[in-house]
Amino acid sequence: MSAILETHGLGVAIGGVRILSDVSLSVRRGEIMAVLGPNGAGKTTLFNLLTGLRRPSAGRIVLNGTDITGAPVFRRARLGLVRSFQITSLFPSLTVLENARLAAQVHLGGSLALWRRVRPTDAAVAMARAALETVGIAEYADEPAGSLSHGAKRKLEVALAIVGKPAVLLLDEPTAGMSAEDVPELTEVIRRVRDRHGTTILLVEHRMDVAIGLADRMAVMHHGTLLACDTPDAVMADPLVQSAYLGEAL
Ligand SMILES: Nc1ncnc2c1ncn2[C@@H]1O[C@H](COP(=O)(O)OP(=O)(O)OP(=O)(O)O)[C@@H](O)[C@H]1O
Repeated sequence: MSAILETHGLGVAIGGVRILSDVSLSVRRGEIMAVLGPNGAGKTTLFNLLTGLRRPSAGRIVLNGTDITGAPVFRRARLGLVRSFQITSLFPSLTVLENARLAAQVHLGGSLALWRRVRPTDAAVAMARAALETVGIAEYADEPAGSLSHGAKRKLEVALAIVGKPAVLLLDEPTAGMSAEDVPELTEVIRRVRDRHGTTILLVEHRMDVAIGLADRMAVMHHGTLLACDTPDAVMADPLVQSAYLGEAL
């Protein structure tokens, strides 16, 4: 399988302190990869580099053969790399469908200028409905987004991100704040997105059990470096990973 997203020697230093060092990662087309690691390992920093919220001090990021190291967020999105929206970016008083339709409108090149009335297009509505169906919340299309349960809101976040069928979807702790019984449904949604659209999915995940059940491969970070990147079985058997999680000196 070929790589769709690669990092080469990524590093970040803040005030002379290295918080990420020499991270070289290769995400294969169509795989689900989970990024794990103890607190402070550098997961969020890596995620922010990939999404374009932070610039690296060293190294390169390549998407589908194009260097996107310094590319702004919107250009990455145009090239097919999209991160999930956060619940806080939903419009609670608009319906679920309207939220998804606005995301589709933006993808189609429209404006999200709320002071102007954005004319719904058939294409945007069709894209929105398809995304809601994929994540399994089509039945709530006409409900205000604010009235959804926490679990359904997380699904809506995913729907907003996939309206344009991105090549690569980045999910930042998709199960954060979810009750244990809601987690399997969301992981099923994530798997469905990959299976239906061939989307490559990279997610930061705290829950080891979720990562093991969902990911084709897991990348484990520790002290700002990439410790291991392999199948869940191989990673779990890796003594370096075991000692990182047990907090032993490396
Ligand atoms: N802006 C910053 N200034 C200084 N140090 C920072 C900054 N951002 C992150 N760090 C440090 O870099 C390290 C990695 O942080 P990061 O948030 O990427 O880790 P993480 O793996 O996402 O942790 P968590 O699981 O706790 O969210 C931590 O030691 C953190 O304190």
